[in-house]
Amino acid sequence: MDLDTISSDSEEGPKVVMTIKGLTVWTPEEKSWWRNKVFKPSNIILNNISGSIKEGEFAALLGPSGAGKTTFLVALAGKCTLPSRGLVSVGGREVSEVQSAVEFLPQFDAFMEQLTVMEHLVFMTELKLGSCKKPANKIILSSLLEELKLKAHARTTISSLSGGEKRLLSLATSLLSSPQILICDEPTTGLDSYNAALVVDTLKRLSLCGRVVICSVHQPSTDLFKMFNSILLMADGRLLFHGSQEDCSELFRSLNLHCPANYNPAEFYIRAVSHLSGQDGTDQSQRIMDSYHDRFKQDETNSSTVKYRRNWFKQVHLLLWRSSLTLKRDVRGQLLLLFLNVIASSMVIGTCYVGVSGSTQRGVQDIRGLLWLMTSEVCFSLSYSALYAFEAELTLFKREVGVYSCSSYLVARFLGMIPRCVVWPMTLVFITTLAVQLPNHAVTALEFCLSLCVAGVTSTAYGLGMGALFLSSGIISDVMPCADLPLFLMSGAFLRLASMPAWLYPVRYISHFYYAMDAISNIYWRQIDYIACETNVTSLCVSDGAAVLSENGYSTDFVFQDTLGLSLVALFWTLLAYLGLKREEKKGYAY
Ligand SMILES: Nc1ncnc2c1ncn2[C@@H]1O[C@H](COP(=O)(O)OP(=O)(O)OP(=O)(O)O)[C@@H](O)[C@H]1O
Repeated sequence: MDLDTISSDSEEGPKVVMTIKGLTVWTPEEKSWWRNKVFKPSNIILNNISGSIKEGEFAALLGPSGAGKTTFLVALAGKCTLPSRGLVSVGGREVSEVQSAVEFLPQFDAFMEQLTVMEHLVFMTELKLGSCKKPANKIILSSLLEELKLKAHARTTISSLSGGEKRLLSLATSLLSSPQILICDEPTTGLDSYNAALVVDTLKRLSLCGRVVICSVHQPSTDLFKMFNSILLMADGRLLFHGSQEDCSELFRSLNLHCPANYNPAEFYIRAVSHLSGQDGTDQSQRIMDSYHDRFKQDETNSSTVKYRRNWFKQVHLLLWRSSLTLKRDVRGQLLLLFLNVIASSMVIGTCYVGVSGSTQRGVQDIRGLLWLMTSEVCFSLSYSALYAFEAELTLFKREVGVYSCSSYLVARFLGMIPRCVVWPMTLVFITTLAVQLPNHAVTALEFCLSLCVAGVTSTAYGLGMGALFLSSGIISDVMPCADLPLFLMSGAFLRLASMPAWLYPVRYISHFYYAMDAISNIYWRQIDYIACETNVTSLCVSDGAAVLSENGYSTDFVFQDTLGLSLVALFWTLLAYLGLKREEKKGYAY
């Protein structure tokens, strides 16, 4: 089975024609925020482009650098986020409403680099087409690997592929859904002549099956260029010409612009329009534009607007599977993180508190310090390790919009961090309390672990929430310490809760530091029935653990209150993380 067979499935589908009417795109004006003064005026990138793309068209988009080719392709794919006017429609419906019919292959590749080629394609097939166990999907997958010469690399990790092989993998990913319109931004960039021909040949065959394929191409060889059946010529944000190769050369000849023998025609056209778009050539440029005949034709299609092929749970499952693969490939990195974040600091803390007991007046202060250090180590290390989780995958997330939902991505990312929320606190508690005199040592340590695991989950939600809210602002490392301060002040470790200023007091209810400290303080101090008070001590003595708790201002109903508090705070930050991700999703495609 080859690509022709893959595409033939949808030949029964409706005819697709893309129509462009008065497409104008510009950059927004930038004003200074304190004075209403424009410091960067708006700039027109695409200037009133109209036209229509016919079924089976294999179009080469040519033009000098900065002509607006990428912006034009992005607008055709319905992914342009700049201010615009005009309409791009597919079968009479706005292109953004028929995303399933259009695939965009961006100029730069973005992958989860630790996956193998096969794992990546299986992940994408599962989300775009359905189960990989279905024979039809299996055939599509294997024929794409075969056609794009990726079979030999099926088990190679993407990070080890060459730039050209990554391009082929991007193309294979775009072709999986057998799109009705494929828009490629420089698909041959980075490929040697053999692979460039392979890609163009694959795209050509797709167009022969009635699909529309539009590609921007930089300096294609003469042979490669001849394979396109249509040319779109751009300069200065305007579409100068759209038509067949023959019409283009005839038009240029009529303007007394003759392509020298043995000269690459693509190169010739680009050079010619670069010159024409200069001051001298404005009239000729207009004449070229005049030859551009619009033939609008609209056919109704039944293109589906259904966004996701797999249900929400399957999306979470597949996303979890993908992140588990990346974790598996990085066990050494995970162990290093565990050592740096937990083991090293636990050993330092543990050796400082050897033999400490809370049943003496001196020990009270030491144990308070120990409890705070355990809480802060868990809360800080887990929230900071989650802080940049989204940033590292932002481009990939934006590229994969429409493949899975924002909420499934968030939940999968969160769930993928749960093992860390269990392993880190348990290791920390085990090492730090090894030489400390805990009442009912094993049970108390276990209760510490449980409380700190829950606090760890909430801290992770806090890190994800803050990370998502300030995702592309670049100021997260400045904001985080500022947000941490009131939250950890509420722990009661530095100031009695009753002494907090009234304006800061409500922060207590969203402070995971407070709930975690409250929980582990209760676990420890409730078991201390008597604290010895030396006769020669002049300061006030606390007589038992209950007195320590009341002095700090901790609760009496701690199990219910802290569990509920930590759960609600986790929910609060998860919701903010969702809103942050949604905002990034709305900002548009990363191209
Ligand atoms: N988001 C943006 N904000 C501001 N200017 C932009 C933006 N996107 C594109 N431009 C400007 O629009 C013009 C056209 O850019 P575009 O990337 O579409 O050109 P191109 O023809 O694809 O160039 P190349 O062949 O070099 O990739 C450029 O001058 C670019 O600086």
